Amino acid sequence: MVKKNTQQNRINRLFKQHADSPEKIMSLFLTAGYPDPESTVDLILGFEEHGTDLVELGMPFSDPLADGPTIQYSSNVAIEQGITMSKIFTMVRQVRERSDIPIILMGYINPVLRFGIDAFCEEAAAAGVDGLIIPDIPLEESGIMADKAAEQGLPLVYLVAPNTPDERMRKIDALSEGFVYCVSVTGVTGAREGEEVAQSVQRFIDRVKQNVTRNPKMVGFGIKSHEDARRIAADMDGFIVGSALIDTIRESYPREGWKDEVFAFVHSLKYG
Ligand SMILES: O=P(O)(O)OC[C@@H](O)[C@@H](O)c1c[nH]c2ccccc12
Repeated sequence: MVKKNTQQNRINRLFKQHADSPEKIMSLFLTAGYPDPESTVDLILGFEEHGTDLVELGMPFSDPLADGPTIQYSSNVAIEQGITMSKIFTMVRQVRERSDIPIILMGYINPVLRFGIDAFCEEAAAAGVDGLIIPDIPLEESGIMADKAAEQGLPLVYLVAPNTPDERMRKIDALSEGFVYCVSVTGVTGAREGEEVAQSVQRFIDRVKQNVTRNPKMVGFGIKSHEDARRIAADMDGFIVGSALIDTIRESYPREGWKDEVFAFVHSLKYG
């Protein structure tokens, strides 16, 4: 097996560059093809211009079991507009013509299996994808994807959650590449009330700090403002925002200047 050098990967480079910086890395989750397929590339480029360090591009799926109503809705809109895996790869290629922002493809295993794991990893790497998050591959079955992803130099990022026991966290840290995705609350994606997030999260963060020691740590779920991010990501390398971004797009689209409204929100997430 010819293994590509993952140290050169854009995700690893990003975390290395940030290692001594007090600034948190901001990752945004966008459903590919939402609110329309024409906007995805411009949105990603604009996110970068407004302080985003990393993009999780969601591959819409009809049965997204970990997602709350906001992301489900965006997936349905994207599917109705004919988004496909090939179109997502084309979008990544188009971003790559103009930007080096790290891009992670995020989605469920089902559409990947349909496309074929080998073909999927090869096309993703060739298009300029930097990593993969497939939240519904059980750790015990990660082998079905891990070898091929490694061969293509694609880090596979795994998730830990408040209901993940310590020992399993350590195992996940050992298997994960790029970073570990720390899901701050048990349940589905989506913006929650700040109080609720704050109360449950600290114990979890403490356990993550003890058990995830090899990889950088990104925290997500329920973050909807710069203040949320500062509080929840204080001990983390960075934070991830999905639903609050999608909600902002949903509220502004297709008003004239809607992208500027979205970028203003992105800027405020990063800088307050
Ligand atoms: O939407 P939130 O609460 O801001 O959380 C990010 C999350 O949506 C994004 O990373 C994501 C989208 N789909 C997922 C499935 C599982 C885990 C995480 C995700």
